Amino acid sequence: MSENPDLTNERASGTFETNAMAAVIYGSEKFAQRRREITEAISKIPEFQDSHPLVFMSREEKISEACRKLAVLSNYWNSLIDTSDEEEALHLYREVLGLEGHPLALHETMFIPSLIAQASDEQQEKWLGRAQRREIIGCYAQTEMGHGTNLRALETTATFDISTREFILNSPTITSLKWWPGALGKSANWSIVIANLIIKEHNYGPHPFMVQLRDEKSHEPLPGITVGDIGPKMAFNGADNGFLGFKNYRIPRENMLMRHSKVTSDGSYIKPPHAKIGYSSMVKVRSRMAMDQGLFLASALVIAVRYSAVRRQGYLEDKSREVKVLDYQTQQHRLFPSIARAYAFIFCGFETIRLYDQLLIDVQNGNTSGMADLHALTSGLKSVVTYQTGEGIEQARMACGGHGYSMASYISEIYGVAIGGCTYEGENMVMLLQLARYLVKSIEMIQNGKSRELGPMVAYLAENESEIDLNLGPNEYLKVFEYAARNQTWRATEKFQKLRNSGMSNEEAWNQASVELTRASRLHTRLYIMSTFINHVGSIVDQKVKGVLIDLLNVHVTYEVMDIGIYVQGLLSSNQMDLIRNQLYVSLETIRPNAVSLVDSFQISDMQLRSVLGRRDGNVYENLFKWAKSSPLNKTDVLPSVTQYLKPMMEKSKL
Ligand SMILES: CCCCC/C=C\C/C=C\C/C=C\C/C=C\C/C=C\CCCCC(=O)SCCNC(=O)CCNC(=O)[C@H](O)C(C)(C)COP(=O)(O)OP(=O)(O)OC[C@H]1O[C@@H](n2cnc3c(N)ncnc32)[C@H](O)[C@@H]1OP(=O)(O)O
Ligand SMILES: Cc1cc2nc3c(=O)[nH]c(=O)nc-3n(C[C@H](O)[C@H](O)[C@H](O)COP(=O)(O)OP(=O)(O)OC[C@H]3O[C@@H](n4cnc5c(N)ncnc54)[C@H](O)[C@@H]3O)c2cc1C
Repeated sequence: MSENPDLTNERASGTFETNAMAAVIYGSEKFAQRRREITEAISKIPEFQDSHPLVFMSREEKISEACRKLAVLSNYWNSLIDTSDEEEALHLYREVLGLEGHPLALHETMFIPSLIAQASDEQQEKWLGRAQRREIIGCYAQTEMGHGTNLRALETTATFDISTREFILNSPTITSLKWWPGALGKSANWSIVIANLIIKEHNYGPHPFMVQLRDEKSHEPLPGITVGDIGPKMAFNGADNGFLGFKNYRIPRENMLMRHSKVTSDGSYIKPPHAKIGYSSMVKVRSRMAMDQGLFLASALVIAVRYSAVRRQGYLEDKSREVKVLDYQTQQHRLFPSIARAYAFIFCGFETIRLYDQLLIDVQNGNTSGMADLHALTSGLKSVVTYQTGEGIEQARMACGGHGYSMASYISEIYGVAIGGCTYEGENMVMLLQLARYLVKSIEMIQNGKSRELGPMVAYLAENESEIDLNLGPNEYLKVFEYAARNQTWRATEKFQKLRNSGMSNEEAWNQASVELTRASRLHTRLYIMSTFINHVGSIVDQKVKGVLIDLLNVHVTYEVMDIGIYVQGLLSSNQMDLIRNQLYVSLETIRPNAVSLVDSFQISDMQLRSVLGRRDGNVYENLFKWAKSSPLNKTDVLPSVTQYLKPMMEKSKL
């Protein structure tokens, strides 16, 4: 069937090449091209297609379908991608497995990265190759039923037995059961387990251990191990998140990951170069989350924008034909700022991935000085992008009206997966408060006359801007944001200090200032996102692409400043706010002809999108009917439930 003419016209009105934009989104022409080649190659392999729509499958069927595809994937892995390239691998996974989770997700995202960052050279020699060849499947078991956030309260113990040179793992209480780890339930046969290291009755706190869970031949749990699936979740139902308990389960001393902390055979403990070095796998995932969440948001927007260009409802001036709902200002206001955010998140993602890779090298060379900065940055970024992505996806769903609520749109699945990110890798409020610690310390440095020692990301806290030139360009908007973040950070810090100075304990003062502190963290992070977006656009060479991205940047800066209006009341007059509001409306109109091309540029395939509404060809209605007809409920005209219950009820009522 040919393309819906409404989408053809939209594509014709675009002022730039989508391939050129994809090269900017994905960091290089080479990688954008590789993505297309991988997608093309996969589309020719019938075994990679869903056996039937995932949304009609039970959880067991979803997991089985994911495993089937993983097995097929293992036959093609080396021929489809450069296996040393993480981004190619992730693209392949996204295309084939989609976003509902699968039994190798944690193996790739945390198990292997933990071995790389935490295992000694000898340990890597022993396990890394096996893991990379997928001879073993691993997971990352840290969270327990009773504690996820407060790692220092984890209860699982690894007690060193000097006589046998082994660690004895135990789960002393019901709340100490590991709870949540992806792939633990049924698939993984090994795990990185985070347990309290105990030597001669001294608790050295949580450390990582490499633990075999299941027999490599029979896949049965090993004696001393209780393991299983935790049941269905809001999303991620293609993954078997699990529980795990230990009863006097022994592992050799060499199974504690000893790149940084060490236990010698006589039971001596050697400290790591930085107390939080064991948290690096979490920082790794957090540093990827801006990119991953940007792509979740992008997926929902591809669906909503394409659908809005084929959905016609109501009239504007021309009463002879209903308008595309994308022409309504309210629809544009709902969707276009999110397009800008998706671009901004992806640009930030590239930056934090690069920073993590650099930090990994530095730490391997003994330099841990960058850890605090990256921890603070990724803690804030993870929290802001997951929250705003959730908001943006939900708006995209509503923008699709009734059909958005159907699983045919697939938006609810994207939403469920994306907002998991508000919780995993550190609950958002908790992570905002981690960044707040860093911001408060920065203010204290200024108060102590050490402004010159501030890092570049917080130097603005020491500046003093009270007037803004309203010939507003992106850099002036940045100044407005700096003003808001600086004011809020000072206010929150001063509140905390005042409470503390009044005699309150440090902890209680912190608690009572914490809402204000999280607000400071959000503003600081949004400032970082905006400045990364501005810098990125500044570096683009292709003039057509740059022009459109400047238009998109204008949507971003005006929308963001309107959104934080309450924090800039002391800086901007109501006239100035009106001016900005009008600039936002103008920028929505400016971006309108490029809306479809901007979302097409994400180059997310139909196979990955799984959305009837978001199809590239725009043939929504005929496929919606086809999709509904494929519902298992439509296999027969009369359901047994009707014959068994409703018919007798109706007959009885007739009497
Ligand atoms: C084939 C190739 C494929 C390749 C694929 C590779 C990679 C892909 C990667 C990612 C893909 C991403 C997404 C994919 C999509 C879906 C994935 C599906 C599921 C996701 C899995 C989720 C897994 C998990 O959730 S694992 C569990 C995570 N748990 C947490 O995050 C717990 C949160 N809690 C904490 O982190 C800590 O408890 C804490 C809140 C930080 C507090 O710690 P504590 O020790 O109590 O410290 P305290 O608050 O007292 O602070 C003291 C001091 O330390 C500083 N600090 C803390 N942490 C760090 C750190 N990490 N680094 C540096 N410094 C740190 C803190 O700031 C304090 O400093 P100061 O005293 O103020 O100066
Ligand atoms: C989809 C998914 C996949 C996961 N995968 C894994 C995995 O593979 N491996 C693994 O180990 N874990 C995994 N987890 C667990 C996850 O990391 C934790 O659930 C997460 O870190 C939050 O911890 P919690 O559940 O203890 O939340 P809680 O800390 O109990 O949060 C409850 C509430 O308390 C608040 N709160 C807690 N502490 C503070 C504080 N100090 N200050 C202010 N407020 C506070 C929080 O903000 C929140 O509102 C996964 C979770 C999900 C949802």
